[in-house]
Amino acid sequence: MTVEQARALLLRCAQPADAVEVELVDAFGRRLAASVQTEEPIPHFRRSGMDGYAVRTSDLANVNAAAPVELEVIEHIPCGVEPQYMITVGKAARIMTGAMVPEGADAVIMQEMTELVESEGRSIVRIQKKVASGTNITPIGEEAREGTLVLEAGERIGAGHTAILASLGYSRVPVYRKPKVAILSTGSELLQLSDPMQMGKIRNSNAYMLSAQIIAAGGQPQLIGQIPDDYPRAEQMLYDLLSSDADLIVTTGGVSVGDYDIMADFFLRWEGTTLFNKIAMRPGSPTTAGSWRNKLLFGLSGNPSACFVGFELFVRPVIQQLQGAVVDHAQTVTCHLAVDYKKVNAYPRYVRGYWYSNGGEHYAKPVGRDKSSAILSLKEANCLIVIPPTKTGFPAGDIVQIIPLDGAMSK
Ligand SMILES: Nc1nc2c(c(=O)[nH]1)N[C@H]1C(S)=C(S)[C@@H](COP(=O)(O)OP(=O)(O)OC[C@H]3O[C@@H](n4cnc5c(N)ncnc54)[C@H](O)[C@@H]3O)O[C@H]1N2
Ligand code: MOO
Ligand SMILES: [Mg+2]
Repeated sequence: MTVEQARALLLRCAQPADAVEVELVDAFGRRLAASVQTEEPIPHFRRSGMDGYAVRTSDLANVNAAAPVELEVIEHIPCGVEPQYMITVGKAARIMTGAMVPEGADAVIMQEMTELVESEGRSIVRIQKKVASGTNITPIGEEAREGTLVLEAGERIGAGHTAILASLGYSRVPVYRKPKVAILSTGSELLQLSDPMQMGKIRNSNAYMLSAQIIAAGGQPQLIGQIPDDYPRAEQMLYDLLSSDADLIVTTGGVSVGDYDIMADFFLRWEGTTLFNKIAMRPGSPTTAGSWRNKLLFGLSGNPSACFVGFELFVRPVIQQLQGAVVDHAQTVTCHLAVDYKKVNAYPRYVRGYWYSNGGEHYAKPVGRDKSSAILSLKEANCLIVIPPTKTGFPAGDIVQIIPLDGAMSK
C-alpha cells in the first residue's frame, strides 16, 4: 500500500469530534467548530481615515492657492461619538481618525493641507487645494457586507482570526474538542525516564516524542505508560484503551516480524479491522493501523525515527481531521536537492531534512544520520524530503518535494 492510499483509508475513518466553547484568549491554535458571519457591515459607519476636516467637495470646486476657500467649523467629532450636525454649504467639521463622518460631508481633508483661523469667536478652516469626493472616507461595508462569511469551521485560529472574532463580539468561541490520544509503549527493554541505565536497556523516548507531536497537532496526549512484550497483558491493555474515552490509540514498537513483536500478532488476531500492516515507504515500512468500533489504533514502529515519520504521515492528519480541518493531501514545497543523494531505494523514502531559501530558491538537504534507529538527527529536521524510488540516486540540484515539519501537513 502506498502512503497516499493509507492516508485516504485512515481519513475515511476520522469524523470531527464534538465542539466545546472556550474563552477567546484560550482559542489561539484551536480550530473553529462553526462558521462566522458578520452581523453588521465592516465598517458599520462612514469612517474618517485622517485627522482633519469633514467637507463637501462641491465647496472646493474652484479652490486653488490664489483663491483659498474658507469654511466654518461647526462641530468637533472625536472617535466614538455620533455627529450632531449635517454639513451644509460653507460648513465643515473637525474630525479625528476613526471618527464617524457627518451627513453631508463627502471627503475628509487632512489637517496638514489646511490652516485654522479664529475670527470673531468662530473657527474657520482655510483650504487651498481640491480633494476628490470620497477622499479619506472608508465607506460602510468596505471590508465586508452584512452577512459575509468571514471564518469557516475547521480554520485554525491565529492572531488575525482572533482580531476578527473580537471585533464581532465573540468573548467565547466554539472550537473542536482536543482529540485525546492515548500513547502506549511496548518493549521489555524500556526503562522509565528516572530509572538508572541498565545494560541493554533504553529509556522510553518515543512516548515523550509522540506526546510533543500530538500537542503540536492540536491533540491532548495521554501517557498510558509502557508494557513489556507480554502478549496477554498487551491484549488486555489494548482492549481497555479501545473501550476508554480516548479518541485514538497510538502504540510504539513490536510491529515487525521479531519473536517479541506483539503488536504484529495483535493486529492479526484482534476483533477490529486492520487497514494496513505494511507501507511502501522508508522509514516506517511496518507501520500498522486498524479500526475497532470507529476508533483508530495505530501501531507505530519502535525505531525512533520511523516512529516520528509514521506519526507525521499518518497520525497528524487524523488528529487534524478530528478537529474539523480539511486534510486533502500532504502539502509539499518544491526544493532543489542541496547535495547528492546516492542511496538506492526500492520505495519512496521520507528523509529527515533541513530546508532553507537562498537567492530566491528553496533548497533541502538531509540531516545527520538517516537510520530509523537514530534519535539525535531528529531535532535538526524541519522537513521530510520525499525521495522517489531510485536505483542511481539523485544529483545535487535535482527537484524534490518536501513536507515541512512546522505542523504544516495541512492548512
Ligand atoms: N527481519 C526483519 N527485521 C526487521 C524488519 C524486517 O522487515 N525484517 N523491519 C525493520 C524495520 S524497517 C523496522 S522500522 C523495525 C520495526 O521494529 P518494531 O516496530 O518491531 O519495534 P521493536 O522491535 O519493538 O523495536 C525496534 C527498536 O526500537 C527501539 N524502541 C522501541 N520502543 C522504543 C521506545 N518507546 N523509545 C525508544 N526506542 C524504542 C527498540 O529498543 C529497538 O531498538 O524492525 C526492523 N527489523
Ligand atoms: O521502516 Mo524501518 O522504519 O526502515 O527502519
Ligand atoms: Mg521488532
